[in-house]
Amino acid sequence: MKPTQVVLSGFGPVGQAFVAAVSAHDSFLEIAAIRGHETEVFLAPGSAVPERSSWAPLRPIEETLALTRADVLVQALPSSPEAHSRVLQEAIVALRSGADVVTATKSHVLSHWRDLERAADEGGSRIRISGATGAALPTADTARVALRGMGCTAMRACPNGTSNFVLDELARGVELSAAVLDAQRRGIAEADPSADLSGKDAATKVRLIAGLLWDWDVSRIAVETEPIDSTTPARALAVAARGLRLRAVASASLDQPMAVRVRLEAAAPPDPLSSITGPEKAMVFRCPEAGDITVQGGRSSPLGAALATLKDVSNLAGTKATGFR
Ligand SMILES: NC(=O)C1=CN([C@@H]2O[C@H](COP(=O)(O)OP(=O)(O)OC[C@H]3O[C@@H](n4cnc5c(N)ncnc54)[C@H](OP(=O)(O)O)[C@@H]3O)[C@@H](O)[C@H]2O)C=CC1
Ligand SMILES: N[C@@H](CC=O)C(=O)O
Repeated sequence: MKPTQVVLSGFGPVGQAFVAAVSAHDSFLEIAAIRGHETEVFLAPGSAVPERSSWAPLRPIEETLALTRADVLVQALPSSPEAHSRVLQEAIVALRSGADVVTATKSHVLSHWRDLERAADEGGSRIRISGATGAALPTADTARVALRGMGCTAMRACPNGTSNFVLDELARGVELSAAVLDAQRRGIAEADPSADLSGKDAATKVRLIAGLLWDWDVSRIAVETEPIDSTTPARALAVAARGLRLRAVASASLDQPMAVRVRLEAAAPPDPLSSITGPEKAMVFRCPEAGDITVQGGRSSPLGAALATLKDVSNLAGTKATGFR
């Protein structure tokens, strides 16, 4: 069988970790081209990534996909407004042309959920978003595959590693700015941590999971968030003094369709959200008939996102897809 040809768009920490993970774990994939902000490079099978100075100017995505005969476009571009139109356009073109899209970038999936779905229908292609929905925490696969037919009616989650880490640090008496800097230093928080702290990133992940689970139009979901701000340190200490943990809990329920809320809550055992520590994450799916199902753990980091992305690409490629695999 011919190796799966991958075009990687975005060569920051996640893109670079993806390239390293492919060479360490999966000889069945070939990264045929890498696209940066304004330049790109084509790679011969098995060759190392050349110096940036030797990369050529970026071609239109149609040409890069055609020249490489790409099976999959992997997106690891910024989730920022500046990159948004490129991220969206590249995904739509790839999907319409029949290439699958695996994305760690969140912005276009949030803004154009149904348009991406239509483009995939037109091209007979697929979209996978594990890297965008909690990195190494396998929430997307759980929602898309494992919970099918389980009658899940609601979810509660702490899917943002930064807020979990920062709230634990505040509960130990660390200052807010120091806790955020530490989260950035560890690669958990984004360079601009505002979405991590405002609750927006947690809401984003729950919106995407609600789209997979209940077919909600992700782009139209209403969001209400409570931020971690200067009033939070005193609250984290007071909650800790009662033996509880302050958590930024994102939730959605079929009882309140098309709405996602993020609230700071004091979590107590046996709530699984009370036992996660540091940058760990968790999502609890309420399944009245099957019993609640919790996924927990998984690192928020460029490597975690890269491994989740590689997992999606490998599953699409159907490597070793015989017998029980
Ligand atoms: N870091 C993490 O733990 C996680 C990150 N993510 C998501 O993964 C994605 C990639 O993140 P990360 O690896 O940190 O990389 P960045 O978001 O920093 O993106 C870097 C890449 O994007 C290119 N780039 C920068 N600005 C623009 C622009 N305005 N338009 C087009 N391209 C641009 C850069 O080009 P050049 O190479 O030429 O400089 C580089 O290749 C993000 O969307 C992030 O939200 C998801 C889960 C976890
Ligand atoms: N900053 C995010 C990482 C990517 O989604 C987090 O803290 O979980």
